[in-house]
Amino acid sequence: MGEPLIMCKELTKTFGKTRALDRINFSAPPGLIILLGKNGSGKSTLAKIISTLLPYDEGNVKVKGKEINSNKGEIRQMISYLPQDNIVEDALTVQEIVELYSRLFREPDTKANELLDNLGLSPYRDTLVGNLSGGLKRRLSILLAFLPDRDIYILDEPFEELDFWGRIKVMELIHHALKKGKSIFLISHTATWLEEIADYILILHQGKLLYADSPNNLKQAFKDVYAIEMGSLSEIKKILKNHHNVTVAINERVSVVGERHALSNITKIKNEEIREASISEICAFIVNNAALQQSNFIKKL
Ligand SMILES: Nc1ncnc2c1ncn2[C@@H]1O[C@H](COP(=O)(O)OP(=O)(O)OP(=O)(O)O)[C@@H](O)[C@H]1O
Repeated sequence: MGEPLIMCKELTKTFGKTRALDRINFSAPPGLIILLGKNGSGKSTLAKIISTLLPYDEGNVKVKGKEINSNKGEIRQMISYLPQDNIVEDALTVQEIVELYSRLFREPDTKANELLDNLGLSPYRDTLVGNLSGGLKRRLSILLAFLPDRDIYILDEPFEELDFWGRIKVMELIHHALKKGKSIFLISHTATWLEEIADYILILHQGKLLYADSPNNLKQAFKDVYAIEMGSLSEIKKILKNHHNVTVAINERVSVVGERHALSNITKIKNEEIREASISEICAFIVNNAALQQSNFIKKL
């Protein structure tokens, strides 16, 4: 691997008694990096630290070889950050806020117009931001994140609140940025269909890094993990109650995930319906295993 894009060494961050990040170590290459994990696992905290928006307690973080604390100005010029919460400028129209940000980032109006079109926001140019729907506000925040020309786009849950068409449009923006040689650090707790083309996958759980490697290595390391589509929620709940070594993943479809022998043990499941697990399904499996080990450990105490 060449120079890592983002490197964290023993990174630790606490909020009072909460250890939001606990000795995180990874070296992510340029390209598409996807950070997965349940609610509260520390994803946003990690994104804010890398974006220089939040100080950390211990360890070391480098972006493109530069230690972030002593190079904040330079790092900020490399990164555009989409926060989880929408940018709120309720008293401005869409056109006004886009013009304002274009001036700020010294980007031509043509770029803003293109993004307005791409994200389906052109018809709302004269609408006050405060009057936009949640999904349209999210689209506008995404537009503003993609407006500056940066090397790295850190996107915290860009797909939240978006309808199917909005998701497709954002995925197109991500593809386009990657094609131009930009890097994307994507945070998600839902499947995005982008995992399969990622260059690096990070899985956080309760502030600890459970996995950090390429999707290929992840698939190889967990080649015994399979999945099966399940139609009914009551059936899934029954399975989860009786089989702790399987879990559920919600993608385009809802599936039950576990090692092949565990799935075969579930009555009503036909072997021929079991298929190899996707990246996000493997992620669900890894997180479930970590939680299981934790609960076994607590039971033993
Ligand atoms: N400013 C803060 N003050 C106190 N605790 C915080 C603060 N920010 C985050 N935390 C705590 O740190 C932990 C990690 O939070 P974080 O927002 O990074 O999780 P996340 O993985 O992004 O979650 P989600 O998927 O819900 O957005 C949580 O326990 C959270 O309550």
